[in-house]
Amino acid sequence: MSNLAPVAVALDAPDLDRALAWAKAAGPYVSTVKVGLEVFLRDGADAVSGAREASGGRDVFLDLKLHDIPNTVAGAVRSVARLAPTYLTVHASGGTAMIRAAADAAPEVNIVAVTVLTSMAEADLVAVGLAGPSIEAARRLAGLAVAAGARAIVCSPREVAAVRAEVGAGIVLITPGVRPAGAALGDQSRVATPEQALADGADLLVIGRPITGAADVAEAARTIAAGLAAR
Ligand SMILES: O=c1ccn([C@@H]2O[C@H](COP(=O)(O)O)[C@@H](O)[C@H]2O)c(=O)[nH]1
Repeated sequence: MSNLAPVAVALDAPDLDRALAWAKAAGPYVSTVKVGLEVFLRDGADAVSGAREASGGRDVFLDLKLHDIPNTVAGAVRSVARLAPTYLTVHASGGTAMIRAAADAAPEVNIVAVTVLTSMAEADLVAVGLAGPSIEAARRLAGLAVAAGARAIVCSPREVAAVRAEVGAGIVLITPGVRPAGAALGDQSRVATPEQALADGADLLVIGRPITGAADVAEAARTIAAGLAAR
């Protein structure tokens, strides 16, 4: 059995060398490395292959949050499927046909539907006209996404128990917005600690700046992993 923590370290770095150094430092402790928009839009396929190699062969989570008409999203999924990510994100609010198109375009890739961004507070949902509260919106979008073929869901750790009740077992629940006690929130709003997120049913925790912003990235990853193992 793997002793790697169920953590995807978010490699949101200003250059590829930094992203790969973080992947190398955190790789011994985490199951997954996450390549997001900042790195992928600049470094493309090199970022995916480099993060995989530097981390010691960890799963790659390609967080592109695709959101377009179904035909365009299907094409985008086919374009990146050759990079063999374990997870690839789309926005659940793109709707049933878009998620279905993504899932059909590359059945070997786990399509992950992002429900309500963890940076959004309740007032932000009202402002964009998304019927809330966030916990209800996340439940609704998760149910729709799974029915359309998503195999995993991104939601706030505060909503993960409700989302689990909606989608049942067998769907991977991934929670960004994870902050060790006392860590800076930055732009995140709906957060919980790593331990609480797992206790509430998360399968994979996305953690970026609390690890990559540390003076010693390896030590930060090791400390979080040890805290989770000790639960
Ligand atoms: O709702 C979402 C969806 C994705 N993210 C991504 O997760 C990481 C979080 O990084 P931190 O530094 O730990 O805040 C980042 O790459 C986001 O793009 C999210 O935060 N919320």
